[in-house]
Amino acid sequence: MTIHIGAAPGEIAETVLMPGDPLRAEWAAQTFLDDAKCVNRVRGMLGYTGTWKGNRVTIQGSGMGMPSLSIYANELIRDYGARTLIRIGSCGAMQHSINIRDVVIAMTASTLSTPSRGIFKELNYAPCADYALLEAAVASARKKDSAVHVGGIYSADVFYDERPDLNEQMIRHGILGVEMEAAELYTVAARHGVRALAIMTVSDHLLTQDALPAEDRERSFGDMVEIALEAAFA
Ligand SMILES: O=P(O)(O)O[C@H]1O[C@H](CO)[C@@H](O)[C@H]1O
Ligand SMILES: O=c1cc[nH]c(=O)[nH]1
Repeated sequence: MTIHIGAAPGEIAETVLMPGDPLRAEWAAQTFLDDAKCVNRVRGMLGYTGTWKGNRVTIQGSGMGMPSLSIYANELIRDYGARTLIRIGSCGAMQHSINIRDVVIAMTASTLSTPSRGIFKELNYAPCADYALLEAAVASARKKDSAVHVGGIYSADVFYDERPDLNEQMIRHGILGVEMEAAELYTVAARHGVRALAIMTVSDHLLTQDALPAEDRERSFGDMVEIALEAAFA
């Protein structure tokens, strides 16, 4: 047990999928894993461990925002020995070429700051994906019906944005979408020498204002989960 994860030693797999939403963790575990067992309920941040095609997998909610994700990523890696962490999230699209329900795979994640910012001081560290995971995820995504986009994303600290000028600069510089966790996931994973990737399904569009309801964000992002599982065990 850790402060935030109630799983016993050995109950967390080396491969962990991390949605922000704990109910998406429950849905994905029940839909894609065999013999899924709930291994964490602390703070309602549900985590499940089961198998996918014979491979052990944990699906653990990260909560919203980088401070929350950072707690779970640190404890999963340092206390439970997780070696591959794949975010299965939602994001807002920032380009007209991207549509609702498309899949975005983050090669890099730009930020204003992350919980790791203090380490780097004046340095602007560039959080990036594990290349082998990225390559495997792209290969998997190309075989599916969902359109896939690969490139830079923006990991924001706020959902309700009081600085629209920042979004304008992100859009102008080709950033595909905005979410709130990937940059810290990539940074913590790099620090501990483990693999990380962030895959997001587009839930809303900053340019058209289209948006999916909460239930769809919880339960309808199956292609993304399959892409994550196939990439983890490629
Ligand atoms: O759907 P999840 O994975 O939580 O991801 C996105 O949704 C939340 C905001 O609504 C943030 O966590 C953001 O990153
Ligand atoms: O963080 C997020 C997630 C989805 N859509 C947004 O605009 N921001």
